[in-house]
Amino acid sequence: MASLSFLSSLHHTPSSHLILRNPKAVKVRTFTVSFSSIRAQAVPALTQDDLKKLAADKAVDYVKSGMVLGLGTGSTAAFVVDKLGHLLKTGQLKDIIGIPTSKRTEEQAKSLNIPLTTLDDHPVLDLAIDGADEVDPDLNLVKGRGGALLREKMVEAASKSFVVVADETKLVTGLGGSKLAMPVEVVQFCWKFNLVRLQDLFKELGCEAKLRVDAAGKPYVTDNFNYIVDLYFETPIRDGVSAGKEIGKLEGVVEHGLFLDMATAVIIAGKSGVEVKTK
Ligand SMILES: O=C[C@H](O)[C@H](O)[C@H](O)COP(=O)(O)O
Repeated sequence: MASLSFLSSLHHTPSSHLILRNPKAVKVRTFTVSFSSIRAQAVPALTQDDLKKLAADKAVDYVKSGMVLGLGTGSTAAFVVDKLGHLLKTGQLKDIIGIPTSKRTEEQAKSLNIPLTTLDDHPVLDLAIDGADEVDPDLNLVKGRGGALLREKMVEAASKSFVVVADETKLVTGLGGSKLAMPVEVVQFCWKFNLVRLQDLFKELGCEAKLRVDAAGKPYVTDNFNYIVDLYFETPIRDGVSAGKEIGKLEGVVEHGLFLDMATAVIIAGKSGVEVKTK
């Protein structure tokens, strides 16, 4: 059983930093066995927000001065952005420039004086840090319950490393296994047509498709002026790659919330500690 400080020192070795930046290196280095399976000391009586913050704090260890950073969206990613703002303000980090994955995150980053840029100006990022709605044993994800999936996928796919921060409630044995939404962003035009097609696509998994609505019962509109169809599965998705391909073939579908083979590392905070999972 390793202590949090030991875990922290591991992350700060040059080799572990290298590994994080190069997923292929993770597979060839035996040292990652212990890196990925270390559990920290027990942390009693923590709330879910405490756990999210623990994961966020650990993820920020990977940020170095001068990086171009993807700034995620959601309650867990918000803790990361807060911490970055603090580290910049206190001079512990310098010359960071962020690419926000939503208007919400953009506002938060601006309020913390985090310098921002765009994918147009910085098409390659050093590191993106974001939350997730589901994490499977192979570090595949469901994302987008906060509606930011399109920008998140664009930013995170353009990043050399993608670190996910989550509490242990996000762990599933198969994607869709939480029985909560797997979001699909669709154009507004004839959204029902695509809702029916999406539901039909996963008929065998007992899929129910619903248009996402806001608190007033009106269709939820994304930052990109699209709608979201949420898919609810009775049975988890067996083959995420095929599912993603089939969804992607539907005209009028803009993006889906399956983030497959994208995460470099997943930091999971649970009641028994913080765990860093790498492939
Ligand atoms: O669209 C939202 C994002 O994908 C979030 O990262 C995801 O929903 C997780 O959010 P939270 O950290 O609030 O659970």
